Amino acid sequence: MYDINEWKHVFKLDPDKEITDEDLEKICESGTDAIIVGGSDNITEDNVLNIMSRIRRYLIPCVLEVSTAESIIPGFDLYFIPTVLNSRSTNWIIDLHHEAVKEFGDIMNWDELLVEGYCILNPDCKAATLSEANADLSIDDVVAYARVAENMFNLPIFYLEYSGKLGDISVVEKTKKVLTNTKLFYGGGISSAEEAERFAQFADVVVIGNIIYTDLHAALQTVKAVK
Ligand SMILES: CC(C)=CCC/C(C)=C/CC/C(C)=C/CC/C(C)=C/CC/C(C)=C/CC/C(C)=C/CC/C(C)=C/COP(=O)(O)OP(=O)(O)O
Ligand SMILES: O=P(O)(O)OC[C@@H](O)CO
Ligand SMILES: [Mg+2]
Repeated sequence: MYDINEWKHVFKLDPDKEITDEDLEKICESGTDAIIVGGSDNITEDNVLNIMSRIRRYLIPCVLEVSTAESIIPGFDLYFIPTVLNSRSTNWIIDLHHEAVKEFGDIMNWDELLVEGYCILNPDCKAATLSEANADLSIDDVVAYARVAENMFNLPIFYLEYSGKLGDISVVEKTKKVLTNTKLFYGGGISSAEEAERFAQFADVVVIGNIIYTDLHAALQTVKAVK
């Protein structure tokens, strides 16, 4: 299923974290809609290639969420390109993208590429620090970013990112109300089936990350709670 419009649940695997073959098989055969490969620390060509080739044993759609231009490799079904809408620096909104397109422009298949409008709301997560995000936002600010993503930039994905911390469900609910075509991804701190179900009421797609590495059983339970 390579159409994100059909997705409800995805797992995000961090190339910098260890996962056994047995656990990876459970993740890939869990019934989730796709696997995103991504992280913010120590993402290299080697560790991306390693996890991609292991996921490739299964039929599941496999997406690279690009966090550094150096770790982009061929072989994924799709490439998600984050742009941090609430960054204080143009670097993470447009500059790195401009540089990467300058380098890869001639060999890019634009049909494989989807831009994610990130709004990072946990000020303490690595992605917030790295991308100099202004996470001190009101609900109205977040809703305005969502409207910019859909109505001005026509982005396929608006991503509410609370990485490492469970977010505010009312922000997700209000954000969903202003989006029609742009898909709302929610990620951050989901650690049980109940939480996954609650956030999936409003988010089009829930993203499950860290809990894979600390409580695989709970991570697997989130799939049937959402789908
Ligand atoms: C050869 C080939 C296959 C060519 C393909 C062409 C292609 C796909 C070209 C891409 C062109 C392009 C425009 C690239 C963009 C380049 C780039 C570096 C953009 C910047 C991305 C960005 C804004 C990164 C900032 C950090 C961020 C938002 C990362 C997203 C992932 C994320 C939030 C992970 C969570 O991190 P984690 O480590 O899990 O955090 P915790 O510790 O809190 O858990
Ligand atoms: O790791 P967690 O906190 O589940 O967050 C998932 C994802 O949004 C991280 O980019
Ligand atoms: Mg993580």
